Amino acid sequence: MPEHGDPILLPSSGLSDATRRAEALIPTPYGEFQMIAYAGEAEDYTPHLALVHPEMDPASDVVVRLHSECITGDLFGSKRCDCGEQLDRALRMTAAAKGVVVYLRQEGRGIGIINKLKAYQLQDQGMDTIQANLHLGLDIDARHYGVAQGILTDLGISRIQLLTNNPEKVDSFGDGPIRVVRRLPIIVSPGKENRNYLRTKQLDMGHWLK
Ligand SMILES: Nc1nc2c(ncn2[C@@H]2O[C@H](COP(=O)(O)OP(=O)(O)OP(=O)(O)O)[C@@H](O)[C@H]2O)c(=O)[nH]1
Repeated sequence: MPEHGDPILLPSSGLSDATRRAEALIPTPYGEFQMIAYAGEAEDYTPHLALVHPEMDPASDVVVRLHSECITGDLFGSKRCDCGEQLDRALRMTAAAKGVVVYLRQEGRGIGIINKLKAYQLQDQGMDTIQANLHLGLDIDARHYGVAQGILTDLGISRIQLLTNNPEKVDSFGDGPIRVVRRLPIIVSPGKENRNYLRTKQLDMGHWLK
Protein backbone atom coordinates (compact mmCIF):
# COMPACT_ATOMS: atom_id res chain seq x y z
CA MET A 1 0.00 0.00 0.00
CA PRO A 2 1.42 3.44 -0.84
CA GLU A 3 2.46 5.67 2.03
CA HIS A 4 0.73 9.04 2.09
CA GLY A 5 2.48 11.31 -0.39
CA ASP A 6 3.76 8.45 -2.54
CA PRO A 7 2.65 8.59 -6.16
CA ILE A 8 -0.36 6.41 -6.92
CA LEU A 9 0.67 4.43 -10.00
CA LEU A 10 -2.35 3.73 -12.10
CA PRO A 11 -1.91 2.72 -15.71
CA SER A 12 -5.51 3.34 -16.78
CA SER A 13 -6.29 6.42 -14.71
CA GLY A 14 -5.06 9.18 -17.00
CA LEU A 15 -3.53 10.67 -13.86
CA SER A 16 -0.60 8.39 -13.30
CA ASP A 17 1.30 10.53 -10.82
CA ALA A 18 -1.57 11.52 -8.53
CA THR A 19 -0.61 11.96 -4.92
CA ARG A 20 -2.30 13.06 -1.73
CA ARG A 21 -1.64 16.80 -1.98
CA ALA A 22 -3.64 18.36 0.86
CA GLU A 23 -6.43 17.62 3.30
CA ALA A 24 -8.69 19.31 5.83
CA LEU A 25 -11.84 18.71 7.84
CA ILE A 26 -14.95 20.08 6.08
CA PRO A 27 -18.17 20.59 8.06
CA THR A 28 -21.06 19.98 5.64
CA PRO A 29 -24.85 19.92 6.12
CA TYR A 30 -24.47 16.11 6.10
CA GLY A 31 -21.81 16.03 8.81
CA GLU A 32 -18.04 16.36 8.89
CA PHE A 33 -15.83 14.85 6.19
CA GLN A 34 -12.07 14.86 5.83
CA MET A 35 -11.55 16.20 2.30
CA ILE A 36 -8.39 14.88 0.68
CA ALA A 37 -7.19 16.24 -2.69
CA TYR A 38 -5.29 13.94 -5.07
CA ALA A 39 -3.50 15.30 -8.14
CA GLY A 40 -0.33 15.14 -10.15
CA GLU A 41 2.38 17.73 -9.45
CA ALA A 42 1.32 20.02 -12.31
CA GLU A 43 -2.43 19.80 -11.64
CA ASP A 44 -3.58 22.26 -9.00
CA TYR A 45 -7.07 23.16 -10.15
CA THR A 46 -8.88 19.90 -10.81
CA PRO A 47 -7.78 17.40 -8.18
CA HIS A 48 -9.87 14.33 -7.52
CA LEU A 49 -11.41 14.58 -4.05
CA ALA A 50 -12.06 12.00 -1.37
CA LEU A 51 -14.59 12.92 1.30
CA VAL A 52 -13.89 10.55 4.14
CA HIS A 53 -16.06 10.20 7.24
CA PRO A 54 -13.80 10.89 10.26
CA GLU A 55 -14.74 7.50 11.77
CA MET A 56 -14.39 5.49 8.56
CA ASP A 57 -13.01 2.05 9.41
CA PRO A 58 -10.85 0.84 6.50
CA ALA A 59 -11.07 -2.74 7.79
CA SER A 60 -14.87 -2.76 7.36
CA ASP A 61 -16.94 -3.19 4.18
CA VAL A 62 -16.85 0.54 3.51
CA VAL A 63 -19.83 2.25 1.84
CA VAL A 64 -18.31 4.07 -1.14
CA ARG A 65 -19.69 6.31 -3.83
CA LEU A 66 -17.59 7.05 -6.94
CA HIS A 67 -19.20 10.20 -8.30
CA SER A 68 -18.11 11.75 -11.59
CA GLU A 69 -18.14 15.52 -11.74
CA CYS A 70 -21.32 17.14 -13.06
CA ILE A 71 -21.06 20.90 -12.62
CA THR A 72 -24.56 21.44 -14.00
CA GLY A 73 -26.24 18.93 -11.69
CA ASP A 74 -23.98 18.83 -8.62
CA LEU A 75 -23.40 22.58 -8.28
CA PHE A 76 -26.37 24.24 -9.98
CA GLY A 77 -29.06 21.61 -9.45
CA SER A 78 -29.78 20.98 -13.15
CA LYS A 79 -32.69 18.61 -13.61
CA ARG A 80 -31.44 17.33 -16.99
CA CYS A 81 -29.68 14.48 -15.21
CA ASP A 82 -29.85 12.60 -11.89
CA CYS A 83 -26.38 13.66 -10.72
CA GLY A 84 -27.22 16.36 -8.18
CA GLU A 85 -29.80 14.23 -6.41
CA GLN A 86 -27.47 11.23 -6.44
CA LEU A 87 -24.68 13.28 -4.87
CA ASP A 88 -27.05 14.56 -2.20
CA ARG A 89 -28.17 11.02 -1.43
CA ALA A 90 -24.62 9.67 -1.51
CA LEU A 91 -23.41 12.27 0.99
CA ARG A 92 -26.37 11.48 3.24
CA MET A 93 -25.72 7.72 3.03
CA THR A 94 -21.96 7.92 3.48
CA ALA A 95 -22.38 10.27 6.43
CA ALA A 96 -24.72 7.73 8.06
CA ALA A 97 -22.59 4.69 7.19
CA LYS A 98 -19.18 6.29 7.96
CA GLY A 99 -18.17 5.86 4.35
CA VAL A 100 -16.40 7.67 1.54
CA VAL A 101 -17.38 9.73 -1.50
CA VAL A 102 -14.70 9.86 -4.20
CA TYR A 103 -15.42 12.87 -6.40
CA LEU A 104 -13.80 12.19 -9.76
CA ARG A 105 -13.06 15.11 -12.07
CA GLN A 106 -14.47 13.39 -15.12
CA GLU A 107 -17.07 15.99 -16.11
CA GLY A 108 -19.56 14.93 -18.75
CA ARG A 109 -18.54 11.25 -18.62
CA GLY A 110 -15.00 12.45 -19.31
CA ILE A 111 -15.64 14.82 -22.25
CA GLY A 112 -15.52 18.04 -20.19
CA ILE A 113 -18.06 20.79 -19.59
CA ILE A 114 -17.61 22.52 -22.98
CA ASN A 115 -18.35 19.34 -24.89
CA LYS A 116 -21.18 18.45 -22.51
CA LEU A 117 -22.89 21.78 -23.21
CA LYS A 118 -22.46 21.14 -26.94
CA ALA A 119 -23.96 17.69 -26.42
CA TYR A 120 -26.92 19.23 -24.56
CA GLN A 121 -27.56 21.51 -27.56
CA LEU A 122 -27.68 18.45 -29.80
CA GLN A 123 -29.99 16.74 -27.33
CA ASP A 124 -32.29 19.76 -27.51
CA GLN A 125 -32.42 19.12 -31.27
CA GLY A 126 -33.61 15.55 -30.72
CA MET A 127 -30.52 13.40 -30.15
CA ASP A 128 -30.15 11.28 -27.04
CA THR A 129 -27.11 11.42 -24.74
CA ILE A 130 -25.29 8.68 -26.67
CA GLN A 131 -26.01 10.02 -30.16
CA ALA A 132 -24.89 13.51 -29.11
CA ASN A 133 -21.47 12.33 -27.91
CA LEU A 134 -20.99 10.25 -31.06
CA HIS A 135 -22.06 13.18 -33.27
CA LEU A 136 -19.30 15.25 -31.66
CA GLY A 137 -16.79 12.51 -32.49
CA LEU A 138 -16.39 11.63 -28.81
CA ASP A 139 -16.63 8.43 -26.77
CA ILE A 140 -20.00 7.55 -25.29
CA ASP A 141 -18.21 7.21 -21.96
CA ALA A 142 -14.56 8.28 -21.69
CA ARG A 143 -14.18 7.64 -17.97
CA HIS A 144 -11.57 5.51 -16.21
CA TYR A 145 -11.78 4.39 -12.62
CA GLY A 146 -8.17 3.37 -11.97
CA VAL A 147 -7.46 6.54 -10.03
CA ALA A 148 -10.44 5.80 -7.75
CA GLN A 149 -8.99 2.39 -6.93
CA GLY A 150 -5.68 4.06 -6.14
CA ILE A 151 -7.38 6.55 -3.83
CA LEU A 152 -9.26 3.78 -1.99
CA THR A 153 -6.03 1.83 -1.64
CA ASP A 154 -4.32 4.95 -0.29
CA LEU A 155 -7.10 5.12 2.32
CA GLY A 156 -6.32 1.54 3.36
CA ILE A 157 -9.62 0.20 2.02
CA SER A 158 -9.86 -3.25 0.42
CA ARG A 159 -13.58 -4.20 0.62
CA ILE A 160 -16.38 -1.88 -0.43
CA GLN A 161 -20.14 -1.61 -0.73
CA LEU A 162 -20.45 0.42 -3.91
CA LEU A 163 -23.28 2.91 -4.38
CA THR A 164 -24.08 2.79 -8.09
CA ASN A 165 -26.51 1.69 -10.77
CA ASN A 166 -23.74 1.50 -13.37
CA PRO A 167 -22.41 -2.00 -14.19
CA GLU A 168 -19.21 -0.52 -15.68
CA LYS A 169 -18.25 0.95 -12.32
CA VAL A 170 -18.61 -2.46 -10.65
CA ASP A 171 -16.75 -4.20 -13.50
CA SER A 172 -13.92 -1.65 -13.34
CA PHE A 173 -12.71 -3.22 -10.09
CA GLY A 174 -12.16 -6.55 -11.88
CA ASP A 175 -9.62 -8.71 -10.08
CA GLY A 176 -7.85 -5.68 -8.63
CA PRO A 177 -6.95 -5.05 -4.99
CA ILE A 178 -10.39 -3.68 -4.04
CA ARG A 179 -13.27 -6.15 -3.75
CA VAL A 180 -16.86 -4.99 -4.32
CA VAL A 181 -18.70 -7.11 -1.75
CA ARG A 182 -22.09 -5.50 -2.41
CA ARG A 183 -23.70 -3.09 -4.82
CA LEU A 184 -26.09 -0.57 -3.30
CA PRO A 185 -28.57 1.04 -5.74
CA ILE A 186 -28.82 4.83 -5.83
CA ILE A 187 -31.95 5.46 -7.89
CA VAL A 188 -33.51 8.88 -8.37
CA SER A 189 -37.19 9.15 -9.36
CA PRO A 190 -37.43 10.42 -12.94
CA GLY A 191 -38.84 13.89 -13.59
CA LYS A 192 -40.01 15.37 -16.87
CA GLU A 193 -36.58 16.89 -17.69
CA ASN A 194 -34.48 13.76 -17.08
CA ARG A 195 -36.92 11.00 -18.05
CA ASN A 196 -35.43 10.45 -21.55
CA TYR A 197 -31.87 10.62 -20.20
CA LEU A 198 -32.64 7.97 -17.58
CA ARG A 199 -34.41 5.82 -20.16
CA THR A 200 -31.31 5.90 -22.39
CA LYS A 201 -29.11 5.00 -19.42
CA GLN A 202 -31.36 2.05 -18.62
CA LEU A 203 -32.05 0.71 -22.13
CA ASP A 204 -28.86 1.58 -24.05
CA MET A 205 -26.18 1.89 -21.36
CA GLY A 206 -27.34 -1.06 -19.25
CA HIS A 207 -27.77 0.79 -15.97
CA TRP A 208 -29.73 -1.05 -13.28
CA LEU A 209 -32.73 1.30 -13.12
CA LYS A 210 -36.31 0.35 -12.45
N1 LIG B 1 -21.64 13.58 -22.04
C1 LIG B 1 -22.67 13.69 -21.20
N2 LIG B 1 -22.43 13.55 -19.88
C2 LIG B 1 -23.48 13.64 -19.04
C3 LIG B 1 -24.79 13.90 -19.47
N3 LIG B 1 -25.60 13.96 -18.38
C4 LIG B 1 -24.79 13.73 -17.31
N4 LIG B 1 -23.53 13.55 -17.70
C5 LIG B 1 -22.34 13.19 -16.93
O1 LIG B 1 -22.49 11.85 -16.55
C6 LIG B 1 -21.69 11.61 -15.39
C7 LIG B 1 -22.53 10.83 -14.39
O2 LIG B 1 -21.70 10.39 -13.37
P1 LIG B 1 -22.10 9.42 -12.18
O3 LIG B 1 -23.41 9.83 -11.59
O4 LIG B 1 -20.91 9.29 -11.28
O5 LIG B 1 -22.24 8.00 -12.89
P2 LIG B 1 -23.28 7.21 -13.65
O6 LIG B 1 -22.61 6.67 -14.88
O7 LIG B 1 -24.53 8.01 -13.85
O8 LIG B 1 -23.57 5.95 -12.71
P3 LIG B 1 -24.19 5.86 -11.24
O9 LIG B 1 -23.06 5.43 -10.37
O10 LIG B 1 -25.26 4.84 -11.31
O11 LIG B 1 -24.70 7.23 -10.90
C8 LIG B 1 -21.21 12.97 -14.91
O12 LIG B 1 -19.85 13.13 -15.31
C9 LIG B 1 -22.10 13.96 -15.66
O13 LIG B 1 -21.47 15.20 -15.92
C10 LIG B 1 -25.02 14.03 -20.89
O14 LIG B 1 -26.13 14.21 -21.37
N5 LIG B 1 -23.93 13.93 -21.69
